[in-house]
Amino acid sequence: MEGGESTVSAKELEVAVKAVHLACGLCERVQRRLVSSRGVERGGTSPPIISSKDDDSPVTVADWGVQAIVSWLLSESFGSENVSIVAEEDVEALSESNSRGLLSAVVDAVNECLADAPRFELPKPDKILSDLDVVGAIKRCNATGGPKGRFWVLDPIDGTLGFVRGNQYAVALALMVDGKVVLGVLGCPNYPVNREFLSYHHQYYNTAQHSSTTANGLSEKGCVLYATRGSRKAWMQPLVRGENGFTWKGDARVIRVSSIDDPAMATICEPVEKANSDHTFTAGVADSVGLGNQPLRVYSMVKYAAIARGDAEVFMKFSRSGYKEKIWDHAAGVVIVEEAGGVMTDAGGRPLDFSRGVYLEGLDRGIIACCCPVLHEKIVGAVYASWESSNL
Ligand SMILES: Nc1ncnc2c1ncn2[C@@H]1O[C@H](COP(=O)(O)OS(=O)(=O)O)[C@@H](OP(=O)(O)O)[C@H]1O
Ligand SMILES: [Mg+2]
Repeated sequence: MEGGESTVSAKELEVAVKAVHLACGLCERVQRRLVSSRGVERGGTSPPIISSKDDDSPVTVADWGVQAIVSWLLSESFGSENVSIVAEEDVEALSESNSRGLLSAVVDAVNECLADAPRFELPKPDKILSDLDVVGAIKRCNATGGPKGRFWVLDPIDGTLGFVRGNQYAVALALMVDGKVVLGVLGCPNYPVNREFLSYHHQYYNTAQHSSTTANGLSEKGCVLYATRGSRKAWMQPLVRGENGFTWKGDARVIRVSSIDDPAMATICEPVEKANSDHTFTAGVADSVGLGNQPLRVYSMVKYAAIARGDAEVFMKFSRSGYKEKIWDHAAGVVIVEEAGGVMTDAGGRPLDFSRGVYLEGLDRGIIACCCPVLHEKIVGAVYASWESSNL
């Protein structure tokens, strides 16, 4: 391990974790509105919440809102001249002449969210942020990554499809120094804190979604995971919401990957969407190593949380050929899994390379995370053996 713990300042860790807690609150408010009204798209009478990108994937008030608040908080905390951010969203769709309603919904969500910042001992604006302030904060996240320097990597909502469907999603923030991920924070507002509430996702909504608040005022649903490189520890806190006070590191507990190394006992975790990973191929690999359980299919980087917490043993993702993985879809999750004791590589067994810009350039076929070297070796071997006959 390359000593990243000392590379990350205590303040960077604290601000990043608190910003993700706060951002999760914004997401939850928007998701509730989405799920409860559904009449939100263009043309409806309610303020618009969803738009779509050029590739037809959805983008919402929460994607832009989270990007704005994280950008604003990092700049306020460390000085905008010291903060460089690579992030998923741009302001193109927000700046179109017919997007007035969308922009004002983003600005409202941002101001509502930042009003809560003092609860986390985070800075709060002196006055309400204007459209220009909010667009400026989103636009400032225009770094392009690379092998040198210190920059943040943000996916404001990973798994936007899961988010708009009222399902799982994650807020993912990482810090990179000279091409290496040194800090990862993952906010998973719909992921149950306790494993016993976790069911395969189609059953999930009948269980954890409606779970009540516990005696200590913390909901059983929702957690924030974080790890710094080299610490050999990953942590999980229950998500703090509502009027509950936030104590830095309060209720945080160490998480560890599963200790299972017998394939027959292991569970594979993979993307929900077939378009994002070939389920037939991964089923073949799982079968050839004798993985016994039904796959756990979860939207977004919650998959990394599942591996880091020991809810599943193997994560595999094999995109169709030509798709290039982006650093913000993996950076935060990778460091958390590794510090929780897991093994993360591409399908050739090499570490993922975050140092080459916005994409994971040079990625060999797919992504494999395992709780232990024994399973990892078996999976990499099985991928090698079945690759020639795959259509990928
Ligand atoms: N192969 C492929 N093709 C197109 N888009 C892809 C692919 N793999 C991942 N993505 C983008 O990554 C985000 C979520 O992917 P996941 O791998 O978690 O898949 S899934 O949500 O469980 O189906 C999600 O991005 P955001 O939600 O915008 O962050 C997807 O659009
Ligand atoms: Mg993403």
